[in-house]
Amino acid sequence: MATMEDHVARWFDVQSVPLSHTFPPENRPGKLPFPTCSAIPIINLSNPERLDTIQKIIEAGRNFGFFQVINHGVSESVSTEALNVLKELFNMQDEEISRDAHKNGWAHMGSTSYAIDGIHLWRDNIKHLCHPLEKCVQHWPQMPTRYREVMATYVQEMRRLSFRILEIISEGLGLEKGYFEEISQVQFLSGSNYPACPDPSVTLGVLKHFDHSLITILFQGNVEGLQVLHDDKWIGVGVVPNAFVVNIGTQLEIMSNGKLRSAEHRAVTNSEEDRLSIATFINPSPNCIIEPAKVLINESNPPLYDSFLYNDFIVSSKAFGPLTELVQTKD
Ligand SMILES: O=C(O)CCC(=O)C(=O)O
Ligand SMILES: [Fe+2]
Repeated sequence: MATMEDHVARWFDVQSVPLSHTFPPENRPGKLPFPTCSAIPIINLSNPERLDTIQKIIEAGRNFGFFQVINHGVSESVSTEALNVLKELFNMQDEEISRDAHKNGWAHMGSTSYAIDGIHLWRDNIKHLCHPLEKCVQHWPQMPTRYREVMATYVQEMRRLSFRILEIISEGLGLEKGYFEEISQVQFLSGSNYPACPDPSVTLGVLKHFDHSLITILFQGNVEGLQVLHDDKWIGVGVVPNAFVVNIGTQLEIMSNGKLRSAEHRAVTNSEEDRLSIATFINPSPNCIIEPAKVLINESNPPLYDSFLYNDFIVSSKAFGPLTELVQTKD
């Protein structure tokens, strides 16, 4: 058991939000809490009516860019253990984490990385590649000792679930079986810890952004904080026990020729409790040409997007900023 003497102050052990974490008014989330939205669809993946599931997922992708899945076949212990081991990791000292990150080549962003003009996000974050697992796992955190084993199980389950959902989407769009699988050989993980914050109205856990993936699956435990921009309003994604939040990435929006939409989202903090989340992204391979699927294009449905090489987009748009090499091109 840790005693008071063991306690070393961390960047978030403060009574008020320091200027270094106070966003300018235009970036602040403003008055909280936000209404959580019961409109974001909750989809039962064990529904025996497959056509019904397909229709609901396509509709959710078109209207919100977000949905939640339940009865997905991933055992609750897999995701809660993953959150637990992430919590253990972030309970370690910053220097210990950074040393390991530096040695093994994963990214650790804590109170030292800027979100905008010298202002920090209210979070600690880890990022690493996940596929192919045998090549990646040796670069993952060494501590906590069970991190590799627990996360390996988690990311494999997420990969399986991602492709299950992508298969449903591909069927719904009328694409050939396996359309997405062969072009999306990149998977990476982003784990975040958003400590309880003395004033959530001036901070953000994550700035508003699109995911430049095909699909993202997020586990947010039982603490809310994710918000989605819908009809120009921020809405909170409510906690549904043992559910995963799924969102359509910009690359899937393009491949679907706009039949599915990617939505901007962000994470806010709260003053009561720490929030942890794990996002896993399925990305196109860097050498993949991104364009609307040919079968969706005809005279009455012209392509709404130009084609491009995924890697060119990532490099020119700085989609992953300084992490580009880590999350996209290293194997
Ligand atoms: O933690 C969250 O709720 C959101 C994280 C997120 O959007 C991301 O990592 O891309
Ligand atoms: Fe995101």
